[in-house]
Amino acid sequence: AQSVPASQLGMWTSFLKSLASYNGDLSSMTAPPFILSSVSLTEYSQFWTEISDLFTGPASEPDPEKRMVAVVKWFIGTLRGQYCSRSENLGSEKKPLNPFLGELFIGQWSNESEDNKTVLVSEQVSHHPPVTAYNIWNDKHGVQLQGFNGIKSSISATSLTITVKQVGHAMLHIKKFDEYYLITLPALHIEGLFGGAPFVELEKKTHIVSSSGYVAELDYSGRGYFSGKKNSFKAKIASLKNRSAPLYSIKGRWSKVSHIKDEKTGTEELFWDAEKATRAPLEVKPIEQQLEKESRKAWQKVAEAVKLGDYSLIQVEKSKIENEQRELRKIEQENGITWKHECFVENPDPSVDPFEKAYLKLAPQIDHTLEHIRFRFSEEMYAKSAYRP
Ligand SMILES: CCC(=O)OC[C@H](C)CC[C@H]1O[C@H]2C[C@H]3[C@@H]4CC=C5C[C@@H](O)CC[C@]5(C)[C@H]4CC[C@]3(C)[C@H]2[C@@H]1C
Repeated sequence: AQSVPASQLGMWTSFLKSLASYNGDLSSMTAPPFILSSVSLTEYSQFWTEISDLFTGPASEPDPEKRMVAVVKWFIGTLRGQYCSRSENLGSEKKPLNPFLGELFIGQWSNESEDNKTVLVSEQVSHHPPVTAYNIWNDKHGVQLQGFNGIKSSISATSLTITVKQVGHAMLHIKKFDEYYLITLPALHIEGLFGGAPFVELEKKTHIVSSSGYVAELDYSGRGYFSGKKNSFKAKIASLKNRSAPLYSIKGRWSKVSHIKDEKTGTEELFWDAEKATRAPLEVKPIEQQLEKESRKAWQKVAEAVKLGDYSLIQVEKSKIENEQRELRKIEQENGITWKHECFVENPDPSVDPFEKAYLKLAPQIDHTLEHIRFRFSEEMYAKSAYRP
């Protein structure tokens, strides 16, 4: 569907031409206003836990095998929000604001009760290359998800498709069972650029491996693959002791309906219906109560300009932030000041950090090449910081 506003058609075609001489850094490309989002990439961490019941549910499942199935369901349940919400709500995928170093995004889901809140802290821990770290926890159910992600992207000028490899991983901890789950991130490509209505399709494989001895392999495909429908996937859940004999197989579409088959009994039933799920909106403080490094406060003027579609105002307000940031980096460099993160430790010590220790044990089980730079959330740093939901 041609969704390029007539007034910006010239900008879109010259933008598409610029893709041919692409330098590998999506964030550095100037795209026409209609494709810009007023939302910073730090906000995308919220897509992991918008469906609270799925996120906290596994903690109430006493059987480890069923708990693994519940964790796989939670993960599948995150995908529609992660990868389709802009297309569904705004008509196409959009280009998010590129967070500055140290940008923070804080929010919570109160889940309609005082003692059952889920808190989210997201920090841009690197600007070159862009890396967002996040920690999302619910004390009542004793579940904590932390991770970090960046992207490596390339463009095939012939098919005008942007291919994105995600760097980083997520780690889920279920306190009651002292169980850890390592979750790797899907590769994706952006289709539909030519028609001005780009959308995300997932590809290749990801894994979830648990310290309780189970592994899930998820295989994504889009149109023209095994099912020919968009957002298709297949998954197998097995015990690490016998990976060639899956306990469960799941297949369908992660943005719609999928079914699970119990390989022991042969029974098949509905696994997840993504369109029936309600994704709760994150509660974020009003901008006047936010600190200056919080995303919506920092980007307020740019976000307003994006909503106006006023290209020159967007550039003016954006370059104010970018110049200020360049100035800060220069001063730090001249004074030999190393950047201090607010809530995350870079390259944590596995002998003191349980998430890092669990990661090093789990990664080899799924041939996950260890990222050379890793970030972990620090309770002490958060306790000392001024940032609260
Ligand atoms: C600069 C090129 C340009 O503007 O092209 C316009 C198109 C919108 C394509 C480029 C942008 O597409 C966006 C999609 C973004 C990903 C969406 C979801 C996630 C999951 C989340 O958990 C982590 C971040 C991630 C991977 C987003 C990363 C940034 C992406 C690829 C945006 C592209 C700049």
